[in-house]
Amino acid sequence: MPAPRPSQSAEAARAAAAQAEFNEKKWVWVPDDKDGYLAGWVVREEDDVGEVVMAAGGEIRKVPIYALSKMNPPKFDRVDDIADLTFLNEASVVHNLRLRFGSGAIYTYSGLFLVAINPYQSLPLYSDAIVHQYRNKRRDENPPHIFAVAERAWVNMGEERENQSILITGESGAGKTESTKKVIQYLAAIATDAHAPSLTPSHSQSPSLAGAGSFNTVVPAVGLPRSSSFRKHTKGVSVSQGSGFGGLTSKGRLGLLERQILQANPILEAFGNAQTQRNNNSSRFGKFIRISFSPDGSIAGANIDWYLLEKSRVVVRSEAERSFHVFYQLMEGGGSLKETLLLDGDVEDYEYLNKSRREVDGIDDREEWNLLKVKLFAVGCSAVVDMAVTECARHRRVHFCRTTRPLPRGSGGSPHRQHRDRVYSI
Ligand SMILES: Nc1ncnc2c1ncn2[C@@H]1O[C@H](COP(=O)(O)OP(=O)(O)OP(=O)(O)O)[C@@H](O)[C@H]1O
Repeated sequence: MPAPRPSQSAEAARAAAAQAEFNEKKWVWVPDDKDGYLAGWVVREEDDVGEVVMAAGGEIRKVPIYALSKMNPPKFDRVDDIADLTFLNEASVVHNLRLRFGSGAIYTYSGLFLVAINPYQSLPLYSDAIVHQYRNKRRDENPPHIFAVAERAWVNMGEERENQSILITGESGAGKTESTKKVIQYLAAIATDAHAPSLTPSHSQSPSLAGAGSFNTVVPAVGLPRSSSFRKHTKGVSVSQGSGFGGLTSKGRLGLLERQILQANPILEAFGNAQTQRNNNSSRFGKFIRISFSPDGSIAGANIDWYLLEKSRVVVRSEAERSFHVFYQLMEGGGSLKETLLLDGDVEDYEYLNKSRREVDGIDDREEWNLLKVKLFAVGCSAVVDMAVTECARHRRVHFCRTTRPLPRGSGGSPHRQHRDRVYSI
């Protein structure tokens, strides 16, 4: 066995010293109004009250024993999976998440779940290279990441022959929309890569096809060993959450359908998102996205359903918030469409808009309007964009499919399946 490098031995010595110091005392987490939990060690216990020396400053506090949480040894610091902690209590979980976040690790596993902490800044975690890093890898071969979750769904789809679902949940502003975008980004990237020989999963067993999600995404079975049943049926992965897609890492390789899926989100966001006190781009509706994959691994189609749109926002909301983005975008950049819709003046002239915040930091409504029109072109509203905008506002579904021939009426399936002509009703 090779001798350890100096840095390795220094690290080992530091770990040993930390462990020795830890062993000398009875370490606990003490609840603190300002910092959540603070480290300390118990020097005396009497009548269910512990006397604790605070590690920072040496102050002595008397705390009920039930309020103290056992601390994990330092070797558990920054552990990838919270479930590995010896003492699984709230204080230890928060400590671990805090340590990891401080070193740039926003993702942490908790058993089968992935915890994501919103960094509120752009981090270099979603490039093509990172997609590649997670492709065909087991969960334990890489640091925790949303891509690993998407990869797992893809692999399960193949191995279990079942549709897969990814549920993304959290309070407003937690990052659900962004996480959803990352899942779509990953699935779109590996789906379009599906024809590449390198995509054959190194760890697949006897696959089949799968897909599914609550943000429903149907994933293809490409590159996976297939059973006959797999060849016959398209399955998928779905993801459920509350919103959007972002840019793709490898736009140049994406097919039309993949791009349409990614570009649908800004459209939905224009009509269903608004600025709130917690989030400048808050999704005011839930979304169920289903992506279907063909046996060759390409995306066969996608379907987005929305639900629970906060319609009341149109007429009433806090004065510190706005109505849906599209109203402000239309008033800023609508041009001739405003005349068509018999609108004139600006936000100030409309009762439903002037009792709200007008502008949002970082959002240029005119520019967003122009982008919205581009996106509408991209998803196929190509004839008369302005009319399409009006149309989009009237309907409630987005449906894309690669098939260009409409299905015969009465051929079964939902009404949406009878309109498989590359578009969308939004
Ligand atoms: N992974 C991330 N990297 C960088 N910034 C992020 C990330 N996740 C979230 N953010 C930032 O936080 C903001 C709010 O996130 P997001 O809109 O995804 O929250 P949400 O949970 O969907 O909120 P709501 O329920 O109100 O729609 C984003 O606009 C973005 O600026």
